[in-house]
Parts: sequence; structure tokens; C-alpha cells
Amino acid sequence: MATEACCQAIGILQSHSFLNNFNHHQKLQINLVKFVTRDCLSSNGLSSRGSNYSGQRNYGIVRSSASQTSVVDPVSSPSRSNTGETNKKSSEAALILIRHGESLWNEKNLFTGCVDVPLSKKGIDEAIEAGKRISSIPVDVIFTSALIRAQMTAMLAMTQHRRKKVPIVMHNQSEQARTWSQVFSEDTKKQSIPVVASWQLNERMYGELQGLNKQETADRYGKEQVHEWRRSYDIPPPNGESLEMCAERAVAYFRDQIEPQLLSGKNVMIAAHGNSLRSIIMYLDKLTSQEVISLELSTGIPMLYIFKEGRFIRRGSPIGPSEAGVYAYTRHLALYRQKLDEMFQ
Ligand SMILES: O=C(O)[C@@H](CO)OP(=O)(O)O
Repeated sequence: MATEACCQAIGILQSHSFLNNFNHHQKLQINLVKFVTRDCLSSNGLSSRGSNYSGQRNYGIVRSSASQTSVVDPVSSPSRSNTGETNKKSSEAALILIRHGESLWNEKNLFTGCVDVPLSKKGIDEAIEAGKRISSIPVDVIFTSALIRAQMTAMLAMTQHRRKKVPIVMHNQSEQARTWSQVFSEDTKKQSIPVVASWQLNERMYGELQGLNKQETADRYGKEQVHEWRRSYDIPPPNGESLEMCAERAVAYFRDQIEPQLLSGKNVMIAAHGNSLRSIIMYLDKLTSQEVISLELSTGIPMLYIFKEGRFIRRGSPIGPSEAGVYAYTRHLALYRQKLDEMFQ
């Protein structure tokens, strides 16, 4: 069902590579599947004590490798802009990961897991701030968990995006839901971003800890025990999921549904949770089960990866759109931002 829903969702608003969108006179290069029925690491954003998550070191490596690589420019490449090849091959695709902003239960220091709690006021502000950071990074498709805090984060972040496309939540759970949510304008579809919500990206299920206060639980069961429940790789909390179990469904979903999008040149944003994202980062960065233990993600800090030649390259967390030489940008992304400048200033 997830596969079907996802394919339809992607088909719905499948747009060509982001840069093509800018030339309004350009013949559209869209392999648009018929709508509906067919249709940086910032040091405060991600850290891992004692691991290779030294932001400074990694930024340097990434930047130098990027500068040595020749990146095809889809804007000026006639072969790409005139032959409709854009959708099939892209030299790179952006992948933004964002942990939801602070929730009302984060604020109260409660284990949340799969309980569907909304953002706090601070979380709303964090999501908007995150949106500013990625406002010049292309987004063609958004994946979120089924939980409202991740969805709020994605939507609030997108209110800040300079491209001003409209994120539209896909509803493929039934034929009727599909039919009733159809869009009948090609132009409108081009100005939209499909949002695919999936339980596989949910926070790990925290079992009988859900709703308990983290500090009180540590006082009761001991700090060590609670740390083991919270951060060990393969030890689940009582009747809950271990990180390993969470990774089984989150990484499988990433590989089955999200990687093909990146492979086809789509720029993807994932709004999800501390542990579902930890497991995905473990996969992207090839962390060991030991290394992932100390990986912590802050709420509301977007992390950018570039998918290129089958590899994921961590770029860091983009800063604001006004920053000229943001390390997180590749040449490809800088061109996108330049186009936005031309369009909207
Ligand atoms: O309560 C939760 O769902 C998670 C994330 O807030 O907690 P932890 O920090 O233990 O991963």
C-alpha cells in the first residue's frame, strides 16, 4: 500500500528537474504521470560524540571534493533543456532531512514515540526558522511521517520557501480519496509539491514509556537503564521498538520509496523524527551500531545531503538565503538560488 500510494503521489505532481521550472517559455519537459488516478550538518544540528561528526572537518572535505567535480548545469545545457532528459538523469539531487520542531511533549520532557502530539509555540518558530534556512534549496517532493508534528514542520518550513510552490498532501488511502483530491489544472500541478505521509517514517514506538516523564523514569529505573532504552541500538524499551527495529521499516522505506526519487533527479525533503532520522542517517553515513548511539539530532535544524553518482554526501545545514557563500551549497544549488534571485527580486 505504501508503494502504491507513493507512486501515485509522486506521479501526481511529478515535475521535471527544478531548474527547468524557471523558464516560463521553455517547452515543458515533464514526464507527468496522469494526475491522481495514474498519476548541514550544523554543529548544533547534529552531533555524535567521539564519532566522525566533526562539522568543521567534514565541511572541508565536502567542499574540496565538490569544487573538483564538474557539475552539469541544467540551465545552460541545451541537451537537457531541449530533449526532456531532465527527469531521467540529474547530476545531483538535494536531500533535506529535518527533525520536527519541539513538540508539546518535548517541552514537557515526556516520552512521545508514536503518540501524535503537535508542535509547541517554540516548535512552530523552529520550523519557520528551518524553512528560512532551506528557502533557496529546491524541493520537488516531501516525505513526512504520519504524525502531525512532522507534517506541521514540513508545512511551516515550506511557507518560507522562495519558490512559493504549494505543498499538497496526497491522499491515496482509497480510490475515493484519490478521486476526490484530483487536481485538473496542469499549471496548478506544476506549482505544487506532493507531500507523501507514511507511518514508516514515524518516531520509534516507545512502548510503555510513552507519556512518561523522562527525568522521573530515570529516577525510577536508573539513568543507565533509561539511557540504554533511549540510545542503544538493539535493546527496545518495554514493549517498544529498538532503534534497529525502527531502522528496519524506516530505512526500507527510504530505499524503496525515496531513493528512486533521488535517482531520477528529484530534490527531496524528509520531515521526520529523532530516531527514524537517526536510523536513516546511519544508513546514509554508514555509521556502525556503536557510532549511532551517540548521534543526537536537534529539533528543527535541517541537514542537507547531496545525492550524486549513487553516493550521499553530507553538506551540513544551510544558513539563511542571504548568505552568499554558504558552504552547504553546491554549484548546482547556487545556480538555483541565483535563478530565484532573478525571479523574485
Ligand atoms: O520521546 C521521544 O519520542 C523521543 C524523541 O523526543 O525521545 P528520545 O530523545 O528518547 O529519542
